[in-house]
Amino acid sequence: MISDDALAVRTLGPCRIDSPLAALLEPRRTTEHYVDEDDRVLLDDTVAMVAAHGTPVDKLPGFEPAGPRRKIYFHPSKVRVGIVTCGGLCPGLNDVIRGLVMELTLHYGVHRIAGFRNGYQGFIARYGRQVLDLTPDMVRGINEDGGTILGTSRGEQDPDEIVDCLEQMGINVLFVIGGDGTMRGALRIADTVAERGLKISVIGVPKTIDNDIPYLDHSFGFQTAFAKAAESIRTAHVEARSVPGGVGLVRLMGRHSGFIACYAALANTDADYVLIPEVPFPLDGFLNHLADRVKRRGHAVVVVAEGAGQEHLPAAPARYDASGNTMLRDIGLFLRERIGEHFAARGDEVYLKYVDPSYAIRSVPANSYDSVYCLRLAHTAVHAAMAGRTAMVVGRWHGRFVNIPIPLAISRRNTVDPNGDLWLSVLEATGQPHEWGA
Ligand SMILES: Nc1ncnc2c1ncn2[C@@H]1O[C@H](COP(=O)(O)OP(=O)(O)O)[C@@H](O)[C@H]1O
Ligand SMILES: O=P(O)(O)OC[C@H]1O[C@](O)(COP(=O)(O)O)[C@@H](O)[C@@H]1O
Ligand SMILES: [Mg+2]
Repeated sequence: MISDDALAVRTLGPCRIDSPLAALLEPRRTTEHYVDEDDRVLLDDTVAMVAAHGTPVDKLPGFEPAGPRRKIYFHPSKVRVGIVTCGGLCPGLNDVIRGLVMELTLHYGVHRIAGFRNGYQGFIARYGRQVLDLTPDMVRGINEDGGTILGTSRGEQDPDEIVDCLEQMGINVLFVIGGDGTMRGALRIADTVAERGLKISVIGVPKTIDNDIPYLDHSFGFQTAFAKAAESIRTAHVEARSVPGGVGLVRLMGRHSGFIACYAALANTDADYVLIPEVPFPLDGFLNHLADRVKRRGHAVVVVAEGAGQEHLPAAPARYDASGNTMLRDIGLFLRERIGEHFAARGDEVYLKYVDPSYAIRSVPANSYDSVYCLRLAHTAVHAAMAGRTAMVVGRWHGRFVNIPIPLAISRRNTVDPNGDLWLSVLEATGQPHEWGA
């Protein structure tokens, strides 16, 4: 059960300034397509889940709706904004930067926007990263390119040094675009700001191709990434079905969550097996099933997420990247080896085609759907910041834009539920067993 406290968004203080967007809001009070600022977006959306609370409707847990407020906290002409992108790349980073700059400038009249380079390193003097002045001219057309014009990095930086930099530059609002690690860092920045009694709003726009941040319908860039990954599955399928004993093996990103593998596999239903971290599989059971299938049908396609089946790899000391993320061993190469050996031991013919699109799925520009989503998240983030919200991320939950406290957004990881409907769809589309034989 999530408490009201956990859902409450922190604010810097009362909103006393008329918003330049106030006139747009009046007709929206009464339509079902807009959630008024005094309303809440319910956390739960089934009758059974709501009934389980056993509380009156107005006591049900809900998120603060996102969107412009009639009164805002910051005076636009006095505000100085910072923007930073951190962690691994993701389609749509440039769309978000562009959306933030355009909304701040054109709708709120904020003209001082600093782009910090290479993630949290951008705040630390010894790295010597130049700060960019972001203007509408600067961000024109950047959404047509993948990556981020600000650059990114992994590796922890001292929140005190970051806040020193924000203070020295007179930054009042910091937009942080990144994944779970980035949001942990953003929370430490917001906490340091509060300890020093400063009034700096820290607003996150959650980024992850892995779709592993909870309380979001899905993260931006995810759709572009899995669409790109689906092309690799199509490639593997065409190759595999063209030769006798063809096995297409596709390894996809997805460190702890198998969403990319599941959605890419469902996009064209060419996959016969989807292996994800959330659903363990016995190696021999899988290999036998695969060999039987290839014998029976002539070919097969296997999609494996990078975090799947790690327990089958030979034991080795754990390795971590600069941000402390576990560096996984390559399940794709391992399976390629083992499939070859297994078929050979059975005396079965096999032509294995290995496809690893790797970074190609995340370095591409956002597709149109993600571009729209990024733009709307950026608008939402600007509204929250101008209203003095802090230590929160923006997201879309059950189709509604909401403000989510960072502690909640990093409280757990979003994973594919082996008992949920997504995995059921994968089982239906692939025909792979839901329980493997020995
Ligand atoms: N627990 C943490 N506290 C503070 N900063 C963190 C923490 N975890 C990660 N970070 C910082 O956030 C940035 C991005 O984190 P990383 O895990 O690499 O990517 P992502 O944000 O995509 O998950 C890095 O600079 C990293 O050091
Ligand atoms: O090689 P890198 O840049 O460390 O990134 C690899 C990782 O980045 C991801 O694409 C996304 O991870 P983050 O969201 O933490 O950046 C993972 O699927 C993958 O394991
Ligand atoms: Mg991460």
